[in-house]
Amino acid sequence: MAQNMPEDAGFDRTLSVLKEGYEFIMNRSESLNSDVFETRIMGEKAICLTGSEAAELFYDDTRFRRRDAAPSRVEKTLFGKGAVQTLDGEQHRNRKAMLMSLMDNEAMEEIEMLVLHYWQQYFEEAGSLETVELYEAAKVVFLQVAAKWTGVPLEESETEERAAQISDLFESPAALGLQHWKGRRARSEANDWIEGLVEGVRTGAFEVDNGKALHTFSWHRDEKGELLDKGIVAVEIINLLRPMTAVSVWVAMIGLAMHEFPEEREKLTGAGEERLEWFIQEVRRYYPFFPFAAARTDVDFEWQGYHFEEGTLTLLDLYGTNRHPADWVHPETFMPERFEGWQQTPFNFIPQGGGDYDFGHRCAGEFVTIVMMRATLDFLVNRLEYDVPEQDFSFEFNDIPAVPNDKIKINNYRSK
Ligand code: HEM
Repeated sequence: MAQNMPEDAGFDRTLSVLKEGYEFIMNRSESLNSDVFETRIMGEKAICLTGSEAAELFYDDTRFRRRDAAPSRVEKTLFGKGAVQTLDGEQHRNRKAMLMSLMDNEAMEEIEMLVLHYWQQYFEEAGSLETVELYEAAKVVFLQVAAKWTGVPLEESETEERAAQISDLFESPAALGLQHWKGRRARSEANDWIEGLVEGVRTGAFEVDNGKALHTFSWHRDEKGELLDKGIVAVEIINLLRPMTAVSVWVAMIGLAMHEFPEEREKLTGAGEERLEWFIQEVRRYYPFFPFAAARTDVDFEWQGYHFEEGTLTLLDLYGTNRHPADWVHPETFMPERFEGWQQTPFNFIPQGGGDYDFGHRCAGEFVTIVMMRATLDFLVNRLEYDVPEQDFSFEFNDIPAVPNDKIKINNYRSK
């Protein structure tokens, strides 16, 4: 006999999710003293999971599927319709292989070089008396990196406007009202922009190098041997442009961490790659970004004595898993050195999802993210001097993605 699953009893919790944001699952898992519990969200029963053991269950694709799991507001802004995030089985494997084929060492070297190049250019062009918001600057710099790397042409004059449009996609999915509609409009405009390029590549009107994502995706054949619909190619190209631009959120958190933990900042000057990487890994663990991953149970099954019914919406807590006491010593302390000699499993550190890159839904761009963050930290610590004026460094836990209120202002900068 299955036991009763711990229950967050009461009314629908959609408003609590909006109010508590990143801490919604953690708060309840603590009060119910359980890594699994049942609740109601958006009018339906939902199971919430946290911790590495539960993450291992969540990424078992014989038990969970992605079809019908993402809320439609997220599909209409963040992911785009028909994106790899929503696929299962053979179709997912084929699409994911297309994305992962880009992620080799050569690509990481190119991205690192582009990040340094565009940061340098950004500060050369900004007048030295101007106050710069690191978050906003990073959006512009990273869209330029992403466009260059994927083969998408981007005129200097349109960079800011396109960066704002692409940012609307990741700033809007959890939003209500106007911000959500801005996201929907941005999605349709961005899709049109890229679809036009795909058409150009296919008719020969626009030439792009054959190693670039725009070329690879335009000519990719699906599991049935057919070219992808141009709308799907656009969605997947935007699946590169959008999250690469969104790494700006973590740049803001790098700025916040350097401000909040000056003793850790001190250790970075002149430090090698390894220490820079511990710092950015701790930023990815300590600060929130993507709150939960969503799936649906694909079969009836039992786990740890609890019954899971087919078709149930299931949320995995990414933020809470990175702070779970079973896996992390002093999880509330910012401690980059914890990453020295650290034992990673596919499930214990999942700011960008867990499991397998090729066969599961783990983020295709995790290495890209690490390279972009490390190169940016290197630039900020070793190549630029600047002052950090007084400002509001706080952020809200129900603002998704969370960014410090003043977006990390810096001024009086000069190169080292
Ligand atoms: C900005 C920091 C990033 C965060 C916080 C992030 C987070 C995530 C998360 C949580 C998932 C879903 C995991 C799941 O459903 O189980 C995901 C999937 C994905 N990410 Fe990222 N990501 C980031 C950067 C990137 C970058 C830079 C790229 C591309 C270069 C990228 C491309 C993708 C793709 C294509 C997927 C879908 C994978 C699939 O469904 O198989 N992400 N990401």
